[in-house]
Amino acid sequence: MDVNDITFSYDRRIDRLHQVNAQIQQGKITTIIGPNGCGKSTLLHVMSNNAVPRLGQVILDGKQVAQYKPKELARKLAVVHQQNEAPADLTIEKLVSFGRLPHRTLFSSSQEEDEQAIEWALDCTNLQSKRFSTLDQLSGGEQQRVWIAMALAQRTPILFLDEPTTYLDMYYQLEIMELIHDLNEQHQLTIVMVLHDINQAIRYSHHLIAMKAGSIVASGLPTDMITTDLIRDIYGVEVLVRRDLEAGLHLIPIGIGQ
Ligand SMILES: Nc1ncnc2c1ncn2[C@@H]1O[C@H](COP(=O)(O)OP(=O)(O)OP(=O)(O)O)[C@@H](O)[C@H]1O
Repeated sequence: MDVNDITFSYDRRIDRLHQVNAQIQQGKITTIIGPNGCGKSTLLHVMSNNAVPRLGQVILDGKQVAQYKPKELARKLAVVHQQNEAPADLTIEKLVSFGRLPHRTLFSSSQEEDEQAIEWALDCTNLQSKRFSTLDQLSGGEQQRVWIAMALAQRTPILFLDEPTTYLDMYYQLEIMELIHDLNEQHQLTIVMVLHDINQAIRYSHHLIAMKAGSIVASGLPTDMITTDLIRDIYGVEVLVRRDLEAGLHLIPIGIGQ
């Protein structure tokens, strides 16, 4: 996927993305980082054709995302949004089956393929034992896995995740990150996500995109890109950058800048 010179405004007055250029590498995990309000979710919206840019184009497999029919795009790219809502009385199996909607047409609906995709999504997310539960019977970590399962049932080669670990405790955060890692490594999914935890972004990403005030200020390999200067510039936070055998490259925040 190529993001070419994207400028975007919600209200035609203030641009929230300014000439953004990025390349999403197939089969890799790309993570967008940056402070609150810098445009990370907006960029995901534009990349998934949920929002139409004022200028520029997003190209997927040689075609502008804006030119795809909705179902056609939904067979290429699935999105797990930051906030999700669903009727509390639906079973997990039913919710996950909604991920199959883009594959259903008037003339062809392979029930076997649908069932296989739903089983695969439940297996990957370790939700088989919860398939007949309802959403309100699940913990926050399990609920997050349901949204990921719904997206996986779409059987797309590309998965977008907007802050997939928000509100989760340390255990469930790592569980989601390990799931994302496995989906990439075992099933070759191309992943684009937004994360606030820079140490998780460093550890689980092949490629980072750092944003500030609607622009990309740096991108590249985590080990090349993460410096005290970059973190001070985008977050206004002083950090120590450390590297050791067990933890690899990691940051220790020590205070906020003056
Ligand atoms: N629907 C909207 N209408 C108008 N302005 C919006 C809308 N959504 C976001 N914005 C504005 O666009 C800018 C970028 O918001 P965005 O949600 O993309 O930031 P973000 O980096 O994802 O933030 P966060 O880390 O807090 O989720 C912000 O100034 C925000 O107030």
